[in-house]
Amino acid sequence: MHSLLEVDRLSKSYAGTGGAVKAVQNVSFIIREGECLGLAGESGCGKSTVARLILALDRPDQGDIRMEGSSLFAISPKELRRKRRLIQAVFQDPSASLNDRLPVWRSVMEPLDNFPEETPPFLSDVKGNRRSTAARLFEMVELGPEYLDRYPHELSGGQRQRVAIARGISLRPKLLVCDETTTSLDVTVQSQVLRMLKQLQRELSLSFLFISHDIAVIEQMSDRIMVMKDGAVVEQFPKEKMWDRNRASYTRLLISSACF
Ligand SMILES: Nc1ncnc2c1ncn2[C@@H]1O[C@H](COP(=O)(O)OP(=O)(O)OP(=O)(O)O)[C@@H](O)[C@H]1O
Repeated sequence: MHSLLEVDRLSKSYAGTGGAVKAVQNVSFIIREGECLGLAGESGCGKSTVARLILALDRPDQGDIRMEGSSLFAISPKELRRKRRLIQAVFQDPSASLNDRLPVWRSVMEPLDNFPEETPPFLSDVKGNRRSTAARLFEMVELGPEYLDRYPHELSGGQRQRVAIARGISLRPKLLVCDETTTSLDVTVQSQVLRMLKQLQRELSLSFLFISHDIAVIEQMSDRIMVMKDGAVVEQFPKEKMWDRNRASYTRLLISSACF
């Protein structure tokens, strides 16, 4: 597998009341094409900061991020726009990407409205008809057309998250950053959404950066696992090595407090 994303010695601090907070310190990892890298660690360890840096929602103090070999900090604005399309995200709170005042199908169409030239092949036969395009995307996240005209508050948490995922895949990204995507859902809905994400990963050859404080969910989804603590990487290992006796004591602590 080729590497899709390379993160090299990334650091980011924020000004805090008691001095600078080192949110991310010297973090390096790669994500290969079609692979799911799980990022585990307790609240405040820097997981979302890593996500924000990759999504270019924030700028690192140091370090580099390369997508398909090109540094995101050394390319032209035009090329950056193209690369950014290849990385999409689904957050814990879907309201970050859904407009309360619009029927959900309109929010789903927003990325395609911004990048009309980027219609992916699985939407080519409905191109030109925005509503049919949205309906196709809904179908891919297992939502019927009866949900198209609902407003976000008229959907369940799981349905809202499916809509956010439909929006996330609409431009056929290569990498989907899932930051606590299923954390707020009850266990049954969570397992349905996780199964659907796995299916989408196969169908669209997606890579995932799958972020969760719950290492049991991470284990279910990932090919490889990276554990963070206090802004730094504790260790990285293939999923099947999670139960090895030589795992770091912090990783073992996360495992022992999870429900498998
Ligand atoms: N904009 C900001 N300003 C100041 N401090 C911040 C900012 N964003 C994050 N931090 C701090 O950086 C550290 C890492 O935060 P981050 O949100 O990345 O952790 P996390 O592992 O994603 O936690 P959670 O799972 O609770 O979201 C925390 O100490 C947090 O308080």
